Amino acid sequence: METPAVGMTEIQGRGRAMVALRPLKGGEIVLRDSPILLYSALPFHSDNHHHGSNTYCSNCFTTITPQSQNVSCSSCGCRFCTLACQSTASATSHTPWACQALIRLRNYFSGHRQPLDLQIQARFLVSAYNLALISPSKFQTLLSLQGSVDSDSNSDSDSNSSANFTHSLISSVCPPPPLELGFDLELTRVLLAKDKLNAFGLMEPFSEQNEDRSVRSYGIYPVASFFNHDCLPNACRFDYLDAAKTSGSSNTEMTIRMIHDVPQGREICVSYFPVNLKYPERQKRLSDDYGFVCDCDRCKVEAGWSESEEDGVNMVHMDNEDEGGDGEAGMDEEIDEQMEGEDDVMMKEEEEDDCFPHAYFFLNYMCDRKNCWGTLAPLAPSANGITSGRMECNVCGGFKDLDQV
Ligand SMILES: C[S@@+](CC[C@H](N)C(=O)[O-])C[C@H]1O[C@@H](n2cnc3c(N)ncnc32)[C@H](O)[C@@H]1O
Repeated sequence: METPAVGMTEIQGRGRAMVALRPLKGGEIVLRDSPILLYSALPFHSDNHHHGSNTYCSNCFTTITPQSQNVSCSSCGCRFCTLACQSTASATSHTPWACQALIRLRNYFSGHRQPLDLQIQARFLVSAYNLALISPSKFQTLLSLQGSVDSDSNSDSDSNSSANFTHSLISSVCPPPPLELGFDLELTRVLLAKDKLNAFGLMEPFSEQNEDRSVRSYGIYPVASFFNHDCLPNACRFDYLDAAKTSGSSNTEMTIRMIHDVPQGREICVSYFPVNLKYPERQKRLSDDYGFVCDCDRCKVEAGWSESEEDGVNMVHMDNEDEGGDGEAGMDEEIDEQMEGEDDVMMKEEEEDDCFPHAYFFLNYMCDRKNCWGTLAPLAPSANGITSGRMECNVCGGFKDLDQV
């Protein structure tokens, strides 16, 4: 049997991490993971918020099209893509308690306007407490993910006050039935901390016209949650919520795919947000949302940059766009060898040219379609290791041949 591609380990200062258990090829799928819970990112009431006009299945979050079956819950009106999805939901994500909770929260929020993040927190808590009802073992998995509450610290008072608000709302409007682990403010705070560090945003369908694509749902993926962040990642995630459903595969499965080759033992990291963000914004998001200071190779280089240098690096990408992505393919082989080489080789390159890792990454792995900012990864190699030379974007879903990049 083939050695698994990745395994979990502990790395000092980074917690649990995923590392390559053997040399990995660009395009290799190193993980397929199914969510333990999914919840809608849409507000209970829709004015004042930018969201597309799409409707999504309340169970699997695929887009409901005019051709979809017209299936909705007779109590709350939630829509489903098929009768089969509704039937799955009634035993899992849409139990009678979850259905009643959503009705009561919708009534509450239509009379009391509250910010979107509080509405989404309430949706998450309904999903999480519903998970405790239907699958105590998956609920334990949720509790085993990173994220805790520091009871001595007052520094995160915003999180505390929103947890107090959503907990008392659920307690008064839709308390869950008795749970093995109980239902109290401490547990709510812990759950919200897990959600903050581990939820993946699953985006609305891509459109070049839409600069501000919103999240359609959030998902907790138990194994994908062990990937740490790097601002120049060597892997990226793909989701296919709108893919046609086939037997044996689920549209809610997430895959993590290698962007380029890496040697055995190397940590595999994804980026927690689009890679085009500038250094100050990346640092702020990582510190505010994930509680750490990033000192990856890219951040080390960019820490000393002036604003014009930051703008310059974005120009590398714009230049590529102007050229229609042509003309740089000759760099690939030479640089691939460098990327696979030892870290000290990389360091020498960086000393010679601070722009090296960025220029390389932006030219080869960033999608240049308008308003996309997705990451390109090669398609998975065939069983005998042959690569097709095609790259797929994890945001717009577009394809490019390597010699176009
Ligand atoms: C989704 S979890 C990743 C897995 C996590 N390390 C664990 O032990 O479960 C996100 C958390 O991992 C840690 N982390 C992720 N990337 C990191 C990095 N580049 N440096 C340090 N810590 C990181 C942070 O604590 C962050 O809040």
